[in-house]
Amino acid sequence: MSIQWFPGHMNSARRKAAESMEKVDMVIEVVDARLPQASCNPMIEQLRNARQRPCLKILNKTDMADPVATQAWIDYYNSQKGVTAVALSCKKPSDVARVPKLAIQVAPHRGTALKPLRMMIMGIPNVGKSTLMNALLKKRVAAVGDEPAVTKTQQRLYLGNNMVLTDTPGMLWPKIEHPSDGLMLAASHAVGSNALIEEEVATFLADLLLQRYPQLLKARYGFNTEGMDGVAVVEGVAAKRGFRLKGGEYDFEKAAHTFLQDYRSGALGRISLETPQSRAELLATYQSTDNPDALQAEDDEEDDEDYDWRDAPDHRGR
Ligand SMILES: Nc1nc2c(ncn2[C@@H]2O[C@H](COP(=O)(O)OP(=O)(O)OP(=O)(O)O)[C@@H](O)[C@H]2O)c(=O)[nH]1
Repeated sequence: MSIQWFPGHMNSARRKAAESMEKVDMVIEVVDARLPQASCNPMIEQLRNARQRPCLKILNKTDMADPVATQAWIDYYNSQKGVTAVALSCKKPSDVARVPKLAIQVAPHRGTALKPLRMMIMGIPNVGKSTLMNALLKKRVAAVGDEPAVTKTQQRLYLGNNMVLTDTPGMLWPKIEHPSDGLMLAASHAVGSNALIEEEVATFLADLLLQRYPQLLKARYGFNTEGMDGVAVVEGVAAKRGFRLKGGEYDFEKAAHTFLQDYRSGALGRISLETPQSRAELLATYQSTDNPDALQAEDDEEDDEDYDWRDAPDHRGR
């Protein structure tokens, strides 16, 4: 199953962002520290590069990410031209207080009364743009919520110290190139989901955690993960929580939802879904034409019926 996820209002968001890019000096790109590259919108980089705008890349929600992986990502991004990367938790005022100084370092020729520093906050839905904006302005100007695409319009706000900020709605891009990116984004709640998808996403997440963080699964649910696969982990959650259907079999749907909630809330611990190394390995898999797995993934993508996120009944009833 491939993921179609480009709602109509994203087209107008892209157009507005392209227009605004002309009038700003730099971009503050917010990504999710747990999946920095999967949560990077390639369209933002294209728009930024077309206008040669430097970028302060904020790896947000660092409080929920694996610190070792986060440091590797910071080093990775800081080696890129025009990019300054920092890991923050936008929920922590002392972290956000660092942002204006960092922004001036990125565009040192601006920030005077005559030439105010014009910044644009960009990022995919639910990465914490509004949280950052509210914290920078020390008041609530943008709606915050753990739901993708809460912000629908652009806002321009004066930050003081000759700084102006434009907030943009979360922007997705038309096609996710790698299926695993779609699953990581769904796991972290950058896109909405329904029960059917949640089961697939939870199984994917469980497989990934088995490989990278089996000790955290054991600590949370108390079972030995040896010999388990992703399905067995979700079933294990159902068994532990007593989630059973009328006939007595495991309620996989409910367990999948609980498992994802545990990950999203941080209850499972500090987890990064990717590292620069795992990303390089993923790209190598897709680039290698002799790799039967990569070819199989492409075939699956072509054969499978598209699943349209816009039709997804939200499990939270919204
Ligand atoms: N743990 C943690 N949660 C955060 C952090 N920053 C934001 N959040 C949470 O992430 C969720 C999304 O935050 P928003 O600020 O609404 O995200 P957004 O990018 O503006 O979302 P859209 O409006 O959909 O584009 C909310 O539940 C926030 O409380 C952080 O640093 N750490």
